[in-house]
Amino acid sequence: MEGVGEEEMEGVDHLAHERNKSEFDVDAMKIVWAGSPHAFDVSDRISKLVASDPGFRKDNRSTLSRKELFKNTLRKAAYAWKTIVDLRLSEEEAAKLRFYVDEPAFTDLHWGMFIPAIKGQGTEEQQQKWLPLAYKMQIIGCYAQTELGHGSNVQGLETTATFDSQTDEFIIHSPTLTSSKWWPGGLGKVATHAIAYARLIVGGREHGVHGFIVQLRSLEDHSPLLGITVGDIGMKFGNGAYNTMDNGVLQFDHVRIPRNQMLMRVSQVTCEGKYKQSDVPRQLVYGTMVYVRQTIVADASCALSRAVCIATRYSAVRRQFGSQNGGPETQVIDYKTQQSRLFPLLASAYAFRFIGEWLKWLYADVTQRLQANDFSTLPEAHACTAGLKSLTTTATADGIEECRKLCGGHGYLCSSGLPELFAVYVPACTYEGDNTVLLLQVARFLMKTVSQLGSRLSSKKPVGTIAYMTRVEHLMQCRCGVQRGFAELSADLVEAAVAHCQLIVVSKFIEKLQQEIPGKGVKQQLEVLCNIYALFLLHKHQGDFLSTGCITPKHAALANDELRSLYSQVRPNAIALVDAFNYTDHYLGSILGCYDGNVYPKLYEAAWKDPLNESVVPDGYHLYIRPLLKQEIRTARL
Ligand SMILES: CCCCC/C=C\C/C=C\C/C=C\CCCCC(=O)SCCNC(=O)CCNC(=O)[C@H](O)C(C)(C)COP(=O)(O)OP(=O)(O)OC[C@H]1O[C@@H](n2cnc3c(N)ncnc32)[C@H](O)[C@@H]1OP(=O)(O)O
Ligand SMILES: Cc1cc2nc3c(=O)[nH]c(=O)nc-3n(C[C@H](O)[C@H](O)[C@H](O)COP(=O)(O)OP(=O)(O)OC[C@H]3O[C@@H](n4cnc5c(N)ncnc54)[C@H](O)[C@@H]3O)c2cc1C
Repeated sequence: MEGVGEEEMEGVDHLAHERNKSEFDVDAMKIVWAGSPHAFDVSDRISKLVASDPGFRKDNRSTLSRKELFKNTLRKAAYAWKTIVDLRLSEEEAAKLRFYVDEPAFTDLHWGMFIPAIKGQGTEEQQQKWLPLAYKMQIIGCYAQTELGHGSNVQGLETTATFDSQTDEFIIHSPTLTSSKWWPGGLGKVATHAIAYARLIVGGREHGVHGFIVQLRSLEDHSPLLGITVGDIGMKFGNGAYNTMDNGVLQFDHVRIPRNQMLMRVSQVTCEGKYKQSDVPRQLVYGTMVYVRQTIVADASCALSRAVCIATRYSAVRRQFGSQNGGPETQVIDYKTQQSRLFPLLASAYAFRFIGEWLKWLYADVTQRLQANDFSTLPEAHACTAGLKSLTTTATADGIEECRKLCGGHGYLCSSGLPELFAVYVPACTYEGDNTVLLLQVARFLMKTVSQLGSRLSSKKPVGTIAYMTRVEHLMQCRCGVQRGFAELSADLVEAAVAHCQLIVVSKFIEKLQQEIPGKGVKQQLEVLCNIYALFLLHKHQGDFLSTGCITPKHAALANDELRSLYSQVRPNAIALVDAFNYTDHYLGSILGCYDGNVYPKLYEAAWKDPLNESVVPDGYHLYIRPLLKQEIRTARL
């Protein structure tokens, strides 16, 4: 191309020199990141399928109005479903396809909550009736729990479900404005059915919150059924972002449903109007939330790794200052400050990947035990899913914002992919349980555990985590020893809860490294990342660790020295470590993070595609600017 230097030519891998530095087998690391050779194959194949299909284009989202954006999301969801059916994709492949389409949509809640709720809280008979309809998408469901007046406090929900023994029905009703269902994804414009959570009233007696399957819209013309008022709650944070989702508002006006539409695995109401509580913990009603929290932890590693991939590749491309005798300026990835901000996030992405794998195992284990009426690990499963959801989503949201800042001004462009990633991701700190409320649950679990086990919370941790374990025990002892109420100490107890969750992440990373990990240099790289994760947190919270006495100020200084050394070990492998995520440019949606590193020409080209550049003289010039310039000040027509 005329006047285009080698450094700007398309088709050249501008990061080849970085990739050649790698000291490990990247393909083997791709398998580790994916979880298995099979998982890698599915992920690789489906991500490329989506990336190569113009029907899944997403680079124009920021220029669409809310209605155009939403209609485009419906088109994509329908197109995705057609692709799944036409290609006869498996459930695993279909889930991957929805993941790589990468657009918050009603399908997230249909597949991510409506179906799991029926599977987890429905009887066999109810599953046999409703799941086939849901799997074929002949009904579209949402999870309607939160209300205008209550979200965290589930037992404070006001919607009522009153049993009418005359007609063998429940009457679902919204008695107050604050009992309006508010927030459920997919509810506003699409869902035909909801799992609605309501206070069960039988024979004038209340029995707490239960789930009910309620049809909202006609399957003929999609109009709301009698007694149903439903709509969207309006624009949310960011422009495109989560506005592809119709989070809705719903009011019931004495809506009648058959008795067999109360989810009855945990408790039942007989046709005679007798309430029966199975001999299972009532908290199983919360089971869907536990399931989603563990998926959200896995999703945190995906979101954080996307941001880290963008920031790492761009940090290797960007040069600023440091030119010697007219030579190239310094790559910003070589600055120790850039490394000290970026590499702990890279380590966290891998740490969250592995804790997500472990949590998936823990959830499967507790589910299997529940089927045998073994509830012994339910409290720990609740505490772990709640605490790790809180820890990983907070760290990921903060990490995505830090990655934006690591990219300087260009990180603030929509074409960097980072503003949208942040806007879509950040509600994860709130949905599925406000992160502070969830940490309070962990604190409560720790208080009970300490009172039952005495000081030692658990001896089942790898040796390398002694400092972390001692930190948690110290924090708990400082709090439990004080004769003041839980509420008074809750802010301190939340810190102990965070420390407990960090202990779990570090110990599971260490356990992961005790497994057989194939591939040249792969385990060594993971050991470096594990040490970075553990030492970074020790450095960040060194006050806690010093106060336990199990490390000294000299240890803290040595840990900091070791961190710098570890960053130097990561540096030559940084690009390869993010290549191992195996993200397509389509999925990353980022010019700064593009695989070939050819950033500047792409940035420049993208700018001219903005609608504002359709004319060289902007609309409004003649009406507003020209008079200004010509000092013909007159009242501008609105
Ligand atoms: C767009 C891309 C997204 C990608 C995400 C990827 C995948 C995920 C798929 C879909 C997600 C997509 C979009 C987001 C959807 C979000 C959907 C929602 O937000 S749904 C609504 C979520 N709402 C909540 O989480 C509410 C939080 N509140 C609660 O859970 C409870 O109110 C509570 C805080 C736990 C308090 O409950 P309660 O008052 O009933 O009980 P307590 O008195 O505190 O505790 C009593 C007892 O029970 C134990 N316990 C509490 N909860 C559980 C549980 N879940 N399981 C087991 N045990 C539980 C608790 O420990 C106490 O025990 P004890 O101390 O021994 O008495
Ligand atoms: C994008 C998005 C999607 C959602 N999708 C769904 C959905 O599909 N279905 C659904 O049912 N819901 C959904 N929700 C609702 C979500 O689950 C709730 O918003 C969430 O559970 C938080 O509850 P809340 O809004 O009542 O917050 P609140 O509890 O009102 O939180 C407000 C503040 O109060 C603090 N607080 C509350 N209680 C305590 C306490 N006991 N101690 C100390 N501090 C406390 C919190 O920490 C927070 O700082 C969604 C929300 C969002 C943002």
